[in-house]
Amino acid sequence: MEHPYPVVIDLSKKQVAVIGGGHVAVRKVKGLLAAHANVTVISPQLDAAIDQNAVTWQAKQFEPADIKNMDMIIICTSDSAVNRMVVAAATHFQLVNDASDKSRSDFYNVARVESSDLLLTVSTKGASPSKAKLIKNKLKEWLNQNDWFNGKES
Ligand SMILES: C[C@@]1(CC(=O)O)C2=NC(=C\c3[nH]c(c(CCC(=O)O)c3CC(=O)O)Cc3[nH]c(c(CC(=O)O)c3CCC(=O)O)/C=C3\N/C(=C\2)[C@@H](CCC(=O)O)[C@]3(C)CC(=O)O)/[C@H]1CCC(=O)O
Ligand SMILES: NC(=O)c1ccc[n+]([C@@H]2O[C@H](COP(=O)([O-])OP(=O)(O)OC[C@H]3O[C@@H](n4cnc5c(N)ncnc54)[C@H](O)[C@@H]3O)[C@@H](O)[C@H]2O)c1
Repeated sequence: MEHPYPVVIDLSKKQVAVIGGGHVAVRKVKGLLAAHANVTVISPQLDAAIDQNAVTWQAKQFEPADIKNMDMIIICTSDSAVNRMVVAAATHFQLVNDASDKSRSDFYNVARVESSDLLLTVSTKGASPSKAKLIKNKLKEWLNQNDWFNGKES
């Protein structure tokens, strides 16, 4: 992403669709629930690490009508044709993240360190998620060493 616009966003009144219920969905859903988003997972299978009581699970294959009323859409199925179909079904009023292809995403997720009064985020602008994770862990160490960081990391 050449010209990113960073924001901190309140999702508590937003409807978020996660398409696919596997390993990547586990991580994305965890972050969304921590943000109190209203999460609907559309996927024939749901990883056991996703709490079925905390999300609305539609146990089915994706169809375009599933995202009609969604504000944000996170695409993480293992089928690239399906991922492309979801992107094609979204309108420009919706914010889309295709976890399998950053060129099709309106936004990228960030690595974060959070305490009660601090939120630090790391983005490599899509270049290297593993580097973002490494820097996040270094930041966490530094915050701890300097007594800046007194709390929960998410
Ligand atoms: C920060 C974090 C937030 C989060 O996911 O919520 C995040 N990825 C994380 C983890 C992670 N990512 C990957 C693995 C598996 C590693 C392995 O096992 O191989 C792991 C697990 C791990 O490392 O532990 C692989 C991967 N990631 C992307 C692709 C596709 C591509 O590059 O196009 C592929 C290859 C897929 C493939 O083909 O296999 C894409 C994206 N990942 C991003 C964010 C966005 C850019 C972030 C930035 O700008 O820096 C972007 C562009 C889109 C997005 O997902 O929003 C989170 C940090 C964890 C933390 O915070 O601790
Ligand atoms: N952005 C990231 O952070 C990141 C990290 C790793 C991998 N990926 C990419 O994410 C994608 C998913 O990876 P994963 O490890 O979660 O795969 P996975 O196999 O664990 O999960 C795939 C999920 O997609 C569901 N699915 C399959 N067909 C579907 C359909 N038609 N409609 C709805 N759901 C359907 C399956 O039921 C399953 O729950 C891959 O394309 C991978 O390249 C992204």
